[in-house]
Amino acid sequence: MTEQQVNEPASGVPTIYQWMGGEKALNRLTEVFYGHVMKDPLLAPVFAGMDEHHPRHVAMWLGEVFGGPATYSAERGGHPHMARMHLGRGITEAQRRRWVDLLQDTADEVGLPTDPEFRAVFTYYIEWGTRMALIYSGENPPPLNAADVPRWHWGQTPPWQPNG
Ligand code: HEM
Repeated sequence: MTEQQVNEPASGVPTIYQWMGGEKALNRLTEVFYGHVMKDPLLAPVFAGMDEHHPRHVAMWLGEVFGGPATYSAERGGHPHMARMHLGRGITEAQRRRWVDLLQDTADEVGLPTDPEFRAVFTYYIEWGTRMALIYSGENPPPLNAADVPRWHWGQTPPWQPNG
């Protein structure tokens, strides 16, 4: 499946993945982000046993969510594997919020686009995704195979492009 076949409306509007800089930008985002996570007093204990490839795996996941290639589904076991990785971790609301704040700060730091449309849709997914991670990490998680990898679209806020 090519990038073009995934999540790109016929109008030629770029995918969120393309707009944010694709694989290179996502890898940079997660590399820098987990560097901060490992130094954060609230989050470091949660990630103490983190796989060294974790940043790349999360970049892969985010790429698929934002309309890039479905590599996470093909190579990492898709939604069931991602959800399983959060089981039993008992993530607290304070930890979730810190994860969100650090990721948003890192988005600025690595220079992700700052246009309102992109940041709105980015924040929409991150807010939802972290709340889902918390639910999976708690008591009575939903079934692991209840959903596929979600696919995020621009929704109400497609990117503004001159002459678009
Ligand atoms: C949008 C929100 C989130 C996304 C997209 C996400 C994504 C992922 C993915 C894809 C994995 C599995 C990586 C693999 O294939 O091995 C994973 C594992 C993990 N996640 Fe999340 N996650 C989110 C939120 C959180 C939050 C809020 C926490 C805790 C505060 C958390 C803690 C962890 C931990 C500890 C692991 C296991 C890491 C390892 O040992 O390698 N996640 N996450």
